[in-house]
Amino acid sequence: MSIKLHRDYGQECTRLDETVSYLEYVLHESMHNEQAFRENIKEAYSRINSLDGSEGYIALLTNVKFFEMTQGNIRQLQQVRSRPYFCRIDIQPDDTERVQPLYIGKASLFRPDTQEPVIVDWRSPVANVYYEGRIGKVSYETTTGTENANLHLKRQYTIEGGELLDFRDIDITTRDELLQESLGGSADSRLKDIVSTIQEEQNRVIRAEMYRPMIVQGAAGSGKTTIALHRIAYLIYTYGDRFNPEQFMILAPHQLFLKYIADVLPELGVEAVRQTTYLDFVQENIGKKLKLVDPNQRLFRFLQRDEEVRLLKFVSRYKGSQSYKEQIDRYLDEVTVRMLPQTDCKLGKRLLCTADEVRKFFCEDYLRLPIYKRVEKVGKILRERLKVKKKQLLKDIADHYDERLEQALFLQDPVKRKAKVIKLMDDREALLKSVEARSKTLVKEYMAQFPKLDLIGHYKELLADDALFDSLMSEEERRFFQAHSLQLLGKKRMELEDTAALLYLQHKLFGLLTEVKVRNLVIDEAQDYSIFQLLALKEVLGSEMFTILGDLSQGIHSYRGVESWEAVLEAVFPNGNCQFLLLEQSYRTTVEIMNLANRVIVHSQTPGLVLAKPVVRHGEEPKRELFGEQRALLAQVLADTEALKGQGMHSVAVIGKTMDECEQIQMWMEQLGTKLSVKLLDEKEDYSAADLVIVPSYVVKGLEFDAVFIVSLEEEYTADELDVKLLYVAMTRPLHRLFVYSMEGKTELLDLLEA
Ligand SMILES: Nc1ncnc2c1ncn2[C@@H]1O[C@H](COP(=O)(O)OP(=O)(O)OP(=O)(O)O)[C@@H](O)[C@H]1O
Repeated sequence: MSIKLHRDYGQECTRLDETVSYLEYVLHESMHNEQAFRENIKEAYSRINSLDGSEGYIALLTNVKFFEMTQGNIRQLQQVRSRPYFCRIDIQPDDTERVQPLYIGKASLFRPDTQEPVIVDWRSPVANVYYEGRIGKVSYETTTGTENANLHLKRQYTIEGGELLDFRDIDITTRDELLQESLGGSADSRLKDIVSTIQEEQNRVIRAEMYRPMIVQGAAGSGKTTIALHRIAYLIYTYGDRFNPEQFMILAPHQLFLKYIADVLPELGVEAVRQTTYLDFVQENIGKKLKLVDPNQRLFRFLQRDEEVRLLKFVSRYKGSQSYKEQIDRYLDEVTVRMLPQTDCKLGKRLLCTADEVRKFFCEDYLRLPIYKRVEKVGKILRERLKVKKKQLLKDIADHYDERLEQALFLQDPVKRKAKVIKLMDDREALLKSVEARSKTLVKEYMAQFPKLDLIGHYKELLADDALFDSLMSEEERRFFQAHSLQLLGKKRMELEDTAALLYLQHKLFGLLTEVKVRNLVIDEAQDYSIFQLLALKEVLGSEMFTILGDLSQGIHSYRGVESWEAVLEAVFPNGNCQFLLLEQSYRTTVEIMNLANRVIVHSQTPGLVLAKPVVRHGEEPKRELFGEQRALLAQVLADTEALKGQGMHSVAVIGKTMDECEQIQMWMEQLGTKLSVKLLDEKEDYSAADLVIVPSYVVKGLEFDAVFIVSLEEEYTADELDVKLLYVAMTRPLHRLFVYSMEGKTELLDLLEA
């Protein structure tokens, strides 16, 4: 039935028209106000210049604040003007007869005259009913308690360019057409928001209580990244009176990924939230003293099975462990003890501070400060005390000599008297001078007994301390661990595995280099984090407000990352208040592609593996083909890509196992010639500008494309654990089409699927 025949069509069109024109009116007014605030700022600025001091300054600040707020409102209204809302709920609170239709969108809009909501923000408490409520009795939480109501209608709209194209009523039995429509669309080079189709299990993650930490194990394509961003938007909206956006941070694996997600938060009306990588966060806070060993090169070294690889893997795992943190704590205790002086600090015979008092400063009063900040504190206290003591001492000396001079004046013999007076005056002068001179060096000399090393010096000292590690590993392992780590430091290099220790040491010894305001942390792709990385973050942020999202099946760095979520719960959140949620439903890809990917991942050793369940969306079977010549394989990829582009597939990727393989693919494409723009991606790139991207398997996690070619020229995916995971990650990237093109003889893992 055409929607135009629906009995509510006319009414819905009128409501939309009214909303759009009211929105345009508010937008127009806001622009007018923006201009007025701009003028006021200019005016206030000139008043500051004309020396009308504080009044002008206050006016300037107030106007800047209003100007920024208005700009924010304008941006939000502009974003929603073509699609002001996406659904409606008709709700009747238990204590009234009135059924109120509420239109839910990505911004909120009120009529101040009638106090009627024109658009209700998707993050507001009542909007929860849209995501979770069934027609009939519902309840939702507000700041004042639980509200009970009757839900009469849930209606979804398709609106484009301010025009109503379609609407449908939904309840539990209706298939969610809007979701199907949204999933059937094409992948952009940027992640998008999903406010209109957030699913119930996802909504629970987004709206989970802020103060409790949360771990989410989510299958590939279950929406973890998307949810992470929506959760931040929700928290900022809900707790905006207590927290500002600078107190939120999202950690993602690399720059390419950050560019991929960059637009979502602004689209959701959220700005100023820090989006960074763990490495950048660490380097910003310890300085860029050391160069990073490329973790991806290491990854492929680990495919070999020699004794060195066993030891390297051991080192990686150990450096991410809680045990390593505990040994560092022991080392820090030793450093503290070494700092404690054995002698008192005295100016002459006068005591400035006893050794015991310094011990108390160190081990009690200023215990919460980093060790070197405690040293600074002691220095400051001594300097302050010295000032007072010196003044007193100088006065006592002066008084003492004045008295003796007075007595000398009574001597009968003028010659003796003169000699005595001169001697006393000289003595006084000399003593005063020596007190002055001693005061200049006293604190400096006393403080010199505190050992001083820089961060790297301490790290080297720690690593060289056999006694710390003796009982925890075999002698062979300890020797390798120490030699390997110290050798790297000697070349001014570190591994990613060292960053937790360095961040932690910096925090405990010196304090971080920047003031970290972040209290609320969202970590995406968290399966690649070690326990120690998480513990270090918890320590430096001084907060447990963590949302940790990851998928163990995609743990390609499992030699250094999370082994099991239970281990994280136990080590990082031992007080048992951390929530654990599972997202099994996968939204990205078709049933056919997901089924094939699931047949791959069952060959992994992932603990407690939970297979992804695809939403019911069918597509073509993944295409497998073997080739005798590399040239023919890539000619086929190019021909298929052109055909796919013709079918409206915007983003197409060729995934090679390693960077070498990708470079070879690129070389062949250049030789073959194509009118498509082709781009080879590494972790720092941005892929928005190319028709076809070539990307290594270990970089591709988190991203998605309309169609994906998994190509094996020289590098095959074997049945090894790492390869299983790399292939699984690659296979779960496409939305619609998957092609697996291999050279003959390069199909070990895929052959297993046939068996
Ligand atoms: N509720 C939803 N409505 C519409 N689209 C959704 C929904 N949930 C997820 N998606 C889509 O599914 C795709 C996968 O989402 P996302 O990348 O956030 O998943 P992920 O769990 O982080 O995946 P992976 O671990 O495989 O990288 C995206 O295109 C996202 O827009």
